[in-house]
Amino acid sequence: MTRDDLMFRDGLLNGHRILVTGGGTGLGKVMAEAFLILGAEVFICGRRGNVLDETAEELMGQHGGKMVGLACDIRDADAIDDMLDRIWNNGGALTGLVNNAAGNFVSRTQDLSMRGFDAISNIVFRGSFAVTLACGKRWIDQGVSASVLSILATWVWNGSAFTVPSAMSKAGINVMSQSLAVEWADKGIRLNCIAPGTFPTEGMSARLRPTEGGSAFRDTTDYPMGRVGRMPELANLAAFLMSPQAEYVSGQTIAIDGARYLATGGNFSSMRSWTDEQWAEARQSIRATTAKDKAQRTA
Ligand SMILES: CCCCCCCCCCC/C=C/C(=O)SCCNC(=O)CCNC(=O)[C@H](O)C(C)(C)COP(=O)(O)OP(=O)(O)OC[C@H]1O[C@@H](n2cnc3c(N)ncnc32)[C@H](O)[C@@H]1OP(=O)(O)O
Ligand SMILES: NC(=O)C1=CN([C@@H]2O[C@H](COP(=O)(O)OP(=O)(O)OC[C@H]3O[C@@H](n4cnc5c(N)ncnc54)[C@H](OP(=O)(O)O)[C@@H]3O)[C@@H](O)[C@H]2O)C=CC1
Repeated sequence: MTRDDLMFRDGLLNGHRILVTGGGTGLGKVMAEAFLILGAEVFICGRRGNVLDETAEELMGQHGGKMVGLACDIRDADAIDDMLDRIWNNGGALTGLVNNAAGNFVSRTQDLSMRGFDAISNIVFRGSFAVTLACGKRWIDQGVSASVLSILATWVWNGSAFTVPSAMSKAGINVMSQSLAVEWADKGIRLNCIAPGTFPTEGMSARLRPTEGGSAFRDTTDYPMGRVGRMPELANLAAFLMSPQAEYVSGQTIAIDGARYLATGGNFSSMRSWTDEQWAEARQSIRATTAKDKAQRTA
């Protein structure tokens, strides 16, 4: 991304300190980059320390500023507290949190074990709540105003066959955001959400279109705008919602999907025609991706 991709003035986020969970890759990386360009001090967390370090180095090399990678598994409440202690003790309070980290894979629901359900819900539902709660307690104790942005999916409105644990978890975070927007409004804490449509990333394609490799999302005939999302489009919306100029916006979930979910449902219902063999192949491919990523985890 370049400076020209962003619609905002220089220094929009000067003085802000923002944590992006899952900020080492994909959408999290692009939002972290936008916040850095706009002057924020940015913290990114994930379980693969090497991925975080590479991202922070790459983006500071391109844009200057300060980005810090912190290895942390958001399924672990103690690890979250340790991470927040490190942030708070080195420069003060966060002023923003982006709940972006997620796990997901396509599966027929009858093929899931409870461990499979937990693998996703413990990241998306429990993990996002845990980080929000840990930050919220500190902000309220210290009288700090802050903004929380959660990255959902359009299926919070219409569900999604074959990604049921993700759909349930994202819907839960949607309701968390609406609820806390009211409960914490007088504390100066805002909560909003973005529901992106398709923004192709390695992490998503490998788990949601596992058998198509690089060709996933090349066919955009059923996309109303004839294309998928562009990363800077998401980054601009995130920067707007995180900026102090959006102070009166709270409790909202904004779709950015080129009107696709209104046209097609924006989910995986077309996989109803998959055969047992296709599901077996998908599962094998997803497991291989997870194994490769697991080998790099340091948290
Ligand atoms: C048709 C066109 C439609 C286009 C629509 C486009 C719209 C796009 C909208 C997208 C919205 C959301 C996207 C995303 O969230 S993308 C994010 C993807 N990124 C990641 O997932 C990164 C992190 N992922 C992971 O950490 C792992 O993938 C995982 C989530 C699996 C967690 O890893 P963990 O190490 O905890 O998991 P284990 O390997 O130990 O497994 C735990 C149990 O889960 C079971 N499992 C694993 N894979 C499968 C599978 N494919 N099917 C069924 N079950 C699975 C595994 O067997 C374990 O259970 P058991 O011990 O009981 O066997
Ligand atoms: N790409 C798309 O089209 C869409 C994406 N989304 C949402 O956007 C967000 C980003 O997805 P995307 O960029 O595509 O996928 P990625 O796989 O690139 O991003 C997921 C990130 O979350 C991190 N993460 C996963 N589990 C944990 C954990 N337990 N603790 C800390 N970090 C964790 C991963 O790092 P690590 O494995 O190192 O921990 C990774 O950096 C997700 O919330 C996703 O649901 C929503 C709609 C569409």
